[in-house]
Amino acid sequence: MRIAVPNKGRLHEPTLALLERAGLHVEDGSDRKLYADTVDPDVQVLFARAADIPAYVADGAAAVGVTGLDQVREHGADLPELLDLEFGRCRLVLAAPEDGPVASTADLDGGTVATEFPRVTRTFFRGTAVDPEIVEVSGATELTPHVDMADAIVDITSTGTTLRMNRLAEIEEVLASSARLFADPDRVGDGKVQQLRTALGSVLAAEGKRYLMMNVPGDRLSEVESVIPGMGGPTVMEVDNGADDGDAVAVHVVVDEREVFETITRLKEAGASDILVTEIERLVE
Ligand SMILES: Nc1ncnc2c1ncn2[C@@H]1O[C@H](COP(=O)(O)OP(=O)(O)OP(=O)(O)O)[C@@H](O)[C@H]1O
Ligand SMILES: O=P(O)(O)OC[C@H]1O[C@H](OP(=O)(O)OP(=O)(O)O)[C@H](O)[C@@H]1O
Ligand SMILES: [Mg+2]
Repeated sequence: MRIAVPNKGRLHEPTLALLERAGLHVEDGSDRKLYADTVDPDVQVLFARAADIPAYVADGAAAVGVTGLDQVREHGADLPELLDLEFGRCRLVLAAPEDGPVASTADLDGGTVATEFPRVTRTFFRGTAVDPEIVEVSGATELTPHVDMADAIVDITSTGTTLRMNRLAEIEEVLASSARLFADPDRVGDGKVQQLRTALGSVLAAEGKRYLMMNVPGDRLSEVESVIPGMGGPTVMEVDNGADDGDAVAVHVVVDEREVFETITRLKEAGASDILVTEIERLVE
């Protein structure tokens, strides 16, 4: 099975890091290589431009691919989405010069919009009452309104810094995007594809979770259980603690990292001791 992975840019490193954490180490994923093996002899990685990955997957050159939703929408293929990988979060927005005449989509009647995303932009305007001319550019889109090439742009923003630096103001959101795992429709049911989805999903599920382990005197167990916010019930195990408190138990539980601080205080009050907090590498649900 081949996985298409962005060869550079914003999505390259996070994708390799995710594969690594999922146990699918990529052998020498150096920038210049177009192709790499992984620790799994049945899985190879194909490095391609983020914008080209939908085509690789749609054409069957790769069974699955990681790229932004924006790129898949722009390509136009209806590729099944297996996972939202949650990195590469950004928005395609319609923006125009801050103090210029364009303050809403209505102001673009008979106007011009420059973008690297003509298909997404056309689809957006089909849902409005206006039909501006779309000019396709391949970069530096933010410059075009200042050199009379366009009245507005549709471009990627995340922190908003680039728009501000170019004195552009957002008018409307066109698409919210993030990196996704997409599949070739004909390969979606393959065992290997599903195995990859489970592996990557388990890394995402473990993110933001902590594993808590503690000792609890048997007679305080219900008190401790009542303050645990964990997913599912806790795991309770007998422990051999010597003769004097033979009814002590070990309690293990997965909690949301945001709840750890508060939970530890409450666990101690409820009688828990020797509380260990650890990260979780993967969580297969
Ligand atoms: N500022 C950003 N914040 C978060 N995600 C982003 C941002 N900019 C782009 N992305 C996401 O990363 C994808 C690839 O963009 P990136 O800028 O990394 O590639 P690129 O350098 O433009 O690619 P190429 O030069 O090969 O065309 C985008 O389609 C989008 O999904
Ligand atoms: O809202 P911001 O945080 O400023 O991010 C938005 C910018 O990020 C992307 O460019 P990138 O930095 O990837 O450079 P590129 O144009 O070389 O792709 C995008 O094309 C915007 O220009
Ligand atoms: Mg870019």
